Amino acid sequence: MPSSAQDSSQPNRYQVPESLTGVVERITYHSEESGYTVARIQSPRVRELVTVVGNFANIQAGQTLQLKGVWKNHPQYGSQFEVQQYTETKPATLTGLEKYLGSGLIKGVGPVTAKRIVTHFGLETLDIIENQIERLIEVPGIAKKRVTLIHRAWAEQKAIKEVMVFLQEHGVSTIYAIKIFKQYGAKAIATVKDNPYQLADDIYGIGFLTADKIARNVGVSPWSKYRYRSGLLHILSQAAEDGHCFLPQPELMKLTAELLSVDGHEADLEAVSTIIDEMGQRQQLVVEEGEGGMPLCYKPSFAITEKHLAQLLQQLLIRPIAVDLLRVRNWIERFTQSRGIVLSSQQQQAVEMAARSRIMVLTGGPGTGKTFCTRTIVALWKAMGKKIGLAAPTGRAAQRIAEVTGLEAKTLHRMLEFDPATMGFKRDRDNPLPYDAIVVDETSMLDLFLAHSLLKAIAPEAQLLLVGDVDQLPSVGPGKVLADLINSEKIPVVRLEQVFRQAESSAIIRAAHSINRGEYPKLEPMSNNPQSDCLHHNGGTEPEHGVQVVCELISDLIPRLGFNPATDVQVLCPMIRGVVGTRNFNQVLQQLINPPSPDKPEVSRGGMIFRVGDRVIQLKNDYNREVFNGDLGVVAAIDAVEQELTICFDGRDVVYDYADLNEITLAWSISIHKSQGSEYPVVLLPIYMTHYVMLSRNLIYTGLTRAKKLAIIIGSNKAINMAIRQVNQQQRYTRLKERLGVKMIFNGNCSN
Ligand SMILES: Nc1ncnc2c1ncn2[C@@H]1O[C@H](COP(=O)(O)OP(=O)(O)OP(=O)(O)O)[C@@H](O)[C@H]1O
Repeated sequence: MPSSAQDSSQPNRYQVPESLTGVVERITYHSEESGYTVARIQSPRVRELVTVVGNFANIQAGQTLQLKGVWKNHPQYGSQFEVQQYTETKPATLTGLEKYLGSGLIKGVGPVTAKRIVTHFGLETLDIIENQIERLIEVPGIAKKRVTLIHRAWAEQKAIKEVMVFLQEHGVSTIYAIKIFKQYGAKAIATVKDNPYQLADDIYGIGFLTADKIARNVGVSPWSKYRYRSGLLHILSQAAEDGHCFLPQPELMKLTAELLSVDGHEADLEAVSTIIDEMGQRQQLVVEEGEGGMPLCYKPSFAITEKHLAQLLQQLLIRPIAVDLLRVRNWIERFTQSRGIVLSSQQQQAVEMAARSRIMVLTGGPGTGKTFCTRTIVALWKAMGKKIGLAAPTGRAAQRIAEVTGLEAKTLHRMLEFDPATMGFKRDRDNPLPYDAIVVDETSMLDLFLAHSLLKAIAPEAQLLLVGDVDQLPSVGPGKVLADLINSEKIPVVRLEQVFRQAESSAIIRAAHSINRGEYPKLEPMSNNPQSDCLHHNGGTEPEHGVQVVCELISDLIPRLGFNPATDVQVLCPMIRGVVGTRNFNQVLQQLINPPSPDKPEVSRGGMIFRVGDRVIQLKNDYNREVFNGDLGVVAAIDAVEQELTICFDGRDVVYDYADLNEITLAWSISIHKSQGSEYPVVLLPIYMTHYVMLSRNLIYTGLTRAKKLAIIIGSNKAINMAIRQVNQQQRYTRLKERLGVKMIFNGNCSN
C-alpha cells in the first residue's frame, strides 16, 4: 500500500494531491452518463494493480494515463486512488499499444487486428495511423476496404475527442458529446457557444435542464430570452409527457418561473407573461380562451392537431350511411343461429350500430365480449362486401386481433405507412387507406397525434370501429382520446357490461371488475398449492421482502406450475425507482434468470449490463429500425469488434450500434404504463406503499388485466386498497371533448 494511504473512506480536503502514471488494464465500471469510472491500472510504482475511481470522458483499456488525485481507503474495496485530474499520453510499450488499439476504440479493429498492426509497425504504430494510414495495407490480413473504414473511424474518433474536450470543459458528459457531434458535426462547438438551448430542440436525450447547464458554463445570462423561451417550452413538453395537451396560463407561468429561478433569485412572472404574449404573436405558442375566459397555452402543433382531429371526426359523423337495417338483422340472426351463439342485447346493438355508423366506439372491461363482438362485426362487414383493415397501436395487440379474426392485422404505424425519410405517414387525405371499414383495437392507447394521423387517412366513404377498454390507463402520449370521444356524447358508443360465463370463471377477470367498481377484489392467499389464477402474497413489511418474494416465486412456484421464468413471466411495477421499482428488479432478475456465463457475451452501457439472453424493451420509436416504444425483444448476439448488439423482436433480428443502446433497457421488469397493449401468461405485480404517488385504480387494473393465466399481487392490503381508492388521479388537460361539442362550419379548408 502506498505510504500516503489514509485510513478513512471520507475524502480529506487537506490531503495533498499525488501523481500516478499507469496503463489502464481494464474498466470495471463506466457510466456513459456521468463518466464515473472504476478502473484497474498497472502502474510502474505499485506492484499490484491499482483501483482508480473518478470521472473520465472516454477511458479505454490500454490507455496510458497521468493521474492526479488522492489515495483513500474504501471500507469495502480497500485502497483506491481518487482521481481529480487526468491527461492521456500515448502508449509507450508494444503491449500498451496493442491493448489501446484493440480495446474497441476504433470500429473494425479488435484484439487480433490490433496485434497484427502493432507487430508490423512496432512503436511507430500511432504515427503511421495518424500520418500514413494507407500503409496499413502492408499488415497481413488488412485489405484496402478495411483501411478506409479504419481511416474513417480514426478521424471520427479524433474529431469526437476535440468536441469532447470542449464539452467536458463545460461540464457535458461523454454520451451527450457524441450526440452533439453526430448532430452538428464540425459546427458542434459553434452551436453550443451561440445558443445551447438549440440542443434541447434538436437532440434526443438533451432537454432544457442539460442545455441550461451547458449555457451556464458557456456564460449565457440566466435572464436571456432564449432561456425563458426554452424553459417555457420545456414546461409544456413536460406537461405533454404527463399526458396534457395544454396548460392553463397561470399554471404555466408558475411552473416556468419556478424552473427559471436561479440561486434564490426568482424569475420574474411578469417577464414570463411578456414572453408568452410575444410567443403567441410569433405563433410559437397558441393561447386560447377556455371556460370562464381562462387563457390556455398550447404548443402550436398540439392546438392545430386537436382542432383538426375534432373537425375530421365531425366530418365523418355528418356523412350518412344508407343501410337496410332489416337485412342486417336477418343476417345477424342467420349468422348467430348457424354458429349456435346468442348475442347479448348490447352486443346485438353494437353489431347493428357498426352497420350504420361511420364511426363508433366499442368499449368494456375484460371478458365482456369486445373481441367476440368485433369478430361478428368483421363477419358482417365481410358479408356486405367491404374491404376490411385491422390495426392496433402495438405489434402484440395487432398480432392478437389477427389471431382472433383470422385476418391480417398491422400496427397503426405500418398500416399508415410511416416514412422515416419524412418522419410522416404516407397514408393521409390525399392517399387514404384502401379500406371500406377499419377496426382499431386497444384504442385506449391512442394519443392525440396518432389518432389524428389515423383519422386523416380514413377515406370519406369508409367506416371506423374503435375498440378499447376506457378504464385502462390512458395513452403514454398526450391526450385521452378514447375517453374524450366517449364523454363527448357525440360519437356512437356501445359499452359492454355483461361478463360472460367463460370469462367469469377466471378470478383475474372477476378481480379486475371488482377493482373497476372500487371494491377490494377476492384474491386467494398464497399457498404451496394454489387453486385460483389470481393470488395474493402479502409481501412482508419492507419493500426488500417484496424483491425476495418475487425471486422465490420465480425460482420455485412458477416453474412448478409449468411456466418458464425466462419467457412466460413479466414483473410489472408502478414505478421505475426504488427497491421495488423496475430498475432494481431488472438487476436482481437478470442475475437470477440470466446470470453471467463465459458463453454469454455482455456489454456495459449507462451503468447497465446487456447480456445475450436478456429481455429488453425499446424506449422510443425508431422508425429506421422499425422498432417502436414498448416493443419487447431478446438480446441474440453481441459483437465486441463491430460494437454491435443484435436484438430479436418477435422473430426479427435488429442490429444496434453500441452508441444507440440508450434506446433500450432491460425488461425483466417493466412499468405498468409500458405494458399497455401487451399480455403475458404470468404477471407479478408488486404494489407497495412506497409507490403511493403512482398508485391508482386504473394502474392496478391495467397491470392485473395483462395476465392471461396467472396473476400474483405482492403487497399489503393497505397498498392495494390505496390503489383501488385513487380515481382520476391524473386528470389530463385536453379539449377534444369540448371541441366535439362545438358546431363546426366546414369550408373544406382544414388541411394540416
Ligand atoms: N354472446 C356470447 N355468447 C357466448 N360467449 C360469449 C359471448 N360473448 C363473449 N363470449 C365469451 O366470453 C369470453 C370473453 O369474451 P372476449 O374475449 O370477446 O372479451 P373481451 O372483452 O375481448 O376481453 P379481453 O378484453 O379480456 O380480451 C370469451 O370466451 C367469449 O367467447
